[in-house]
Amino acid sequence: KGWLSFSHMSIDRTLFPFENWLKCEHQALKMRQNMLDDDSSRYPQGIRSVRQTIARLLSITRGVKCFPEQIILGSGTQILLQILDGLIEENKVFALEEPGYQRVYRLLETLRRPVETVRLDVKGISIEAIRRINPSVVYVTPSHQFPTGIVMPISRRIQLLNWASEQADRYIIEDDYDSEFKYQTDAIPCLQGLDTYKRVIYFGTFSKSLLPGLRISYMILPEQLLRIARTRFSFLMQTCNVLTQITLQQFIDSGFYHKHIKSMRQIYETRRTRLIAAMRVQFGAAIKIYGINAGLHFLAEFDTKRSMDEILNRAAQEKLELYSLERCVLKAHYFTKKPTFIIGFANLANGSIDRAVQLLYRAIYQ
Ligand SMILES: Cc1ncc(COP(=O)(O)O)c(/C=N/[C@@H](CCC(=O)O)COc2ccccc2)c1O
Repeated sequence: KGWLSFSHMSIDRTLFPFENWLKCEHQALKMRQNMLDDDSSRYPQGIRSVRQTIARLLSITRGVKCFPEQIILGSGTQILLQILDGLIEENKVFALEEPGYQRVYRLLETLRRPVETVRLDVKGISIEAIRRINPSVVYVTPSHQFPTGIVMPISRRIQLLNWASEQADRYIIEDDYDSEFKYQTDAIPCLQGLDTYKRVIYFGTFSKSLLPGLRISYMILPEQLLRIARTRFSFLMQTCNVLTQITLQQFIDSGFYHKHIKSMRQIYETRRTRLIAAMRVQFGAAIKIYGINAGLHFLAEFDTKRSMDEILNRAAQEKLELYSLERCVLKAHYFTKKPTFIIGFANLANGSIDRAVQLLYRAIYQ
């Protein structure tokens, strides 16, 4: 039997409309193959019509307010973060949420960027802690805090924007990753759309909504940073390949994107509800679940004598892919009192939910 997966890093590829994607790729190749005879130096920020489509999509789905000129495409969030790092003076301190996204933390360290981590409270990143640390740039995931799942309420968003407005060199990096899938709570407008001081740098990606392998991500710069980018990085070439760009545009403009997100939302909502019910039945009072309002994963904390490592080893023996919260501990010695795991359900078909929960029970209690 194959592995079952609670991974938050994979999606159920069987649900992707490859037929429609292929149609769009075919169209793109037929109608716009002249675009392919260029090494992307002509559109360093990405093809203009593609950025127009993305700007329109984001204004409808996320309340983003931007011109296509402010968008820079990149093959992954990390390459875009490297470019952004090059726009900010080197002595400026960046602050990340703790627990948080270790791939960004480690990238910034490699870039010799001074990085601090900031604790969370029930509403997300702590403003009091930000003021104590006094960084210039704060990296937040307000839609569905990674990995705790906290949805930052509007009050905290306003506080954060006010903090940024107090000084000229302050910025907020809003990583709106995982924003497509909301349950129960209605979508809260993103920081970028609420920002009247041009302090928010918006990051987004198609890794979760479409396929991680496409490697199409984007960042939206406020004008003052865009000007610096255009001079300092005028030599850089676009890193997303042209065929993927024009296929994506076709996929969005023909309505397939909207249709896909709608159907994935229903499928993921069903899986999430069934998984949570199955876990409550299996684990009862021994389990504490949080961060279920959005995204494709939640956290589960267990009352058990068994150690985290012992559980992870047993899960691997049971062929159950499982990740612990420890992978998101950046700097602080963030001791979760009890073993806590990131429970992803995007790659867990309905039929295997009960078995996956059973294997998890064995790994923790048998
Ligand atoms: C906070 C955050 N922001 C952005 C991204 C996306 O990066 P991009 O693909 O380069 O644009 C990730 C991906 N995080 C990845 C790893 C998390 C981890 O290491 O624990 C998980 O990514 C996926 C999850 C499900 C389906 C597809 C992808 C991010 O965790």
